[in-house]
Amino acid sequence: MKTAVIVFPASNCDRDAQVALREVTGQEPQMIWHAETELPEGLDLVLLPGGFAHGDYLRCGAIAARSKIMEAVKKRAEAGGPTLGICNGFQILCETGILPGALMSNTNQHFISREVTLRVGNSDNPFTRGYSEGDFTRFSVAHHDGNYQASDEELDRLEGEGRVAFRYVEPINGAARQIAGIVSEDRKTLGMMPHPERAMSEGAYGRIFFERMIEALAA
Ligand SMILES: NC(=O)CC[C@H](N)C(=O)O
Repeated sequence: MKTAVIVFPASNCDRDAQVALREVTGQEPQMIWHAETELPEGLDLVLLPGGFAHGDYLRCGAIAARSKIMEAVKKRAEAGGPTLGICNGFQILCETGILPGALMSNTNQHFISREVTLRVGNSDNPFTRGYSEGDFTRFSVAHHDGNYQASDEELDRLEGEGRVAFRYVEPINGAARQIAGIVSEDRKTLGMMPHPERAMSEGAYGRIFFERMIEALAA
């Protein structure tokens, strides 16, 4: 299993993602600096980690979305290459247009850092295939801009096409329809605000997510 983590200036969950992928795949992920122009051939997963890329200036993920490596990430994602964006990575995926919608400021205008309970919306994708729809899990969130918004038409489409991967069980940040994670139209890209890579001890919810995702991607 060949994986890569993209590193931006002020990414801060890149090491956690690296350790998570190393532990579940048994192979060293490649760490790729944002100024690179090409991705290695044959990657099974590209992970955009959490953090504050470029200091969250303009909007979270807006500058990172215009970095050189994102052209290659977008091309690969649009060709169906599995891609996972966590937190700031989700914001970058939306800013790049790989996923629809936008992550706005939390409605309470505070940084929210705590564990939340989530419900698996759909499992018709490699990221949540190991779950049944409606399953509960718990991950940490740590964000100021986790309030997912899209037009009513887009939200209806996401729900109608079974592309909501995770929902918060209670409102935490104002996200429309309590959406915490969505997949792309081809279901090969997942963007999610919660951080599974922060809970990787044996049997922890985050480790279960990574193990199931890698198993589905390897199948
Ligand atoms: N943990 C993160 O990735 C933070 C994301 C983003 N910078 C925010 O505060 O919303």
